[in-house]
Amino acid sequence: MANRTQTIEAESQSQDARGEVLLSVRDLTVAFGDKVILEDLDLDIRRGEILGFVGASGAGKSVLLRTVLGLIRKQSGTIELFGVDLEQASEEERLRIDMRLGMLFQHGALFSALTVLENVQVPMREYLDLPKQLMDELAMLKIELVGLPPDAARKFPSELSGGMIKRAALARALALDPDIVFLDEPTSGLDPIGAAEFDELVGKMRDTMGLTVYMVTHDLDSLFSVCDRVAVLGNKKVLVEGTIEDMLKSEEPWVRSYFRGKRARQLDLAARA
Ligand SMILES: Nc1ncnc2c1ncn2[C@@H]1O[C@H](COP(=O)(O)OP(=O)(O)OP(=O)(O)O)[C@@H](O)[C@H]1O
Repeated sequence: MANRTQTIEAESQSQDARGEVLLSVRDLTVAFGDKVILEDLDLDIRRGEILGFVGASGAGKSVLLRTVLGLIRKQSGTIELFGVDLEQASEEERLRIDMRLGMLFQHGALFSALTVLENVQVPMREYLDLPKQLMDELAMLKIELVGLPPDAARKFPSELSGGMIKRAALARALALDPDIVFLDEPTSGLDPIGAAEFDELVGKMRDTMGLTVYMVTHDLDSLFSVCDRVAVLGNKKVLVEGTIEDMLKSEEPWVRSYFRGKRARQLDLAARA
């Protein structure tokens, strides 16, 4: 009976945890000179969800991502990560927050002069002071976690396929066991099978590790197969957000043509089959 009660409590706690807002953006405005890119933008990400972020080319998806990561200065508004307003955070708080974020940049962006193992260890060297053997063991665990064979650890990026580079970059993003990973077009450049396998891997990490994922993507397959929620950027703000079903019902013109074009209809039919 005690076990049953504990299970119920654990379940309800995990449901609460799943609803917790990890990233909250309010009234965000970003401009370069007099060119306003984002204006009064609001966005939330909750623990354990995969949020797909889409929008026309040049709409500002990368600018938003880089602003959230503190790489671009905002004009106004607030960005809270794990309940801490980044503007108010002390240096120490900021460091602790940074350690809870993982990032996979567009095109993988591994260091070409470093092996996969050394690439995965870059965040560990930056933030932690660990003995070499422990770092090697931890990096090997991450390499295994993303489905790379152990011998990939000693290889250089130039010796890997596109899909393996993405996995290695994901292993590096996961090096410090982050709460949120930010993926910028993770499946671009992959063939459909490689892209589907990558999506499956990310979905598995959400399900097994409770990973929260912010994924900028143009890939309709990813949006249909793995994203729990979709946010659409347009007119300098989040135009529409919701499930893929909500996107399919939306009458907003860009959303309509993106999600109800011929390719999207085929994917929708396949998903329902
Ligand atoms: N450092 C910068 N200085 C000036 N303008 C910039 C800078 N970075 C981005 N921009 C401008 O901001 C706008 C949004 O760019 P961004 O790269 O965020 O678009 P995006 O939605 O990610 O596009 P894509 O889907 O093509 O990657 C563009 O007009 C771009 O020229």
